[in-house]
Amino acid sequence: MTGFPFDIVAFDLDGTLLETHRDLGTAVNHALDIGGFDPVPIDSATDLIGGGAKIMLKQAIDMQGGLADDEFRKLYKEMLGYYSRNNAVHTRPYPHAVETLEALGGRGVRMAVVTNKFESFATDILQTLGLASRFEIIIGGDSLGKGPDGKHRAKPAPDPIWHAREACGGGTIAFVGDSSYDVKAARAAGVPVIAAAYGYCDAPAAELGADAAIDSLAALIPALERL
Ligand SMILES: O=C(O)COP(=O)(O)O
Ligand SMILES: [Mg+2]
Repeated sequence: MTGFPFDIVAFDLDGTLLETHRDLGTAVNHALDIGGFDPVPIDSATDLIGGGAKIMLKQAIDMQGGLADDEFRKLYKEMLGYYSRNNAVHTRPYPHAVETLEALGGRGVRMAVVTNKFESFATDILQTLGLASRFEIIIGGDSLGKGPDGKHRAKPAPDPIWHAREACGGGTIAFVGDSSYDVKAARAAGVPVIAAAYGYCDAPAAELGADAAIDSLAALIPALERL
């Protein structure tokens, strides 16, 4: 018993706990530059985030006419290499993220990260920001390998949320995320979900189909208590 309606809270990372778009956008632009493409304005990088780095770069290149697979792969590698060296330059926790994690931890709630980023990037960034130890587990888009359909078992599939629940010792779980990938994954997993309206939402937060939406992480605990 935690005295809180949920034993476990799992968080998406980009656009939910961390503002990551400047470093992601800079990595995309690094690859676009090598490929002779125009850069994307850093602030519009927010529109590309949600499905992981590959989809991000693909969208940016497709907007400029697209590229053959082998050429794309080279640029994708460049982007990943750059991001691995520069992933926490401008990346910061959102306002109230740290206090909220502390408050949940103080109530005995166990926490997990379920992101579509590569696990190594997510862990690296959270370590740099001094937050990694708050989580029982950090699950990335590549953590669970591929399913029978050959696709990574990543959001919008339910598997990473189920895995997070298990790794946190089981119990009631709620999910918090900013995109349709998050809401779909939570729905498929059969767990309640809160939309982070301040994040990189790929649709208006109210239309994502979440159980509630919050404008700031300061509103998260009351929103979870009202679910
Ligand atoms: O980097 C992305 O595109 C997705 O990352 P997220 O799942 O943490 O939002
Ligand atoms: Mg996100």
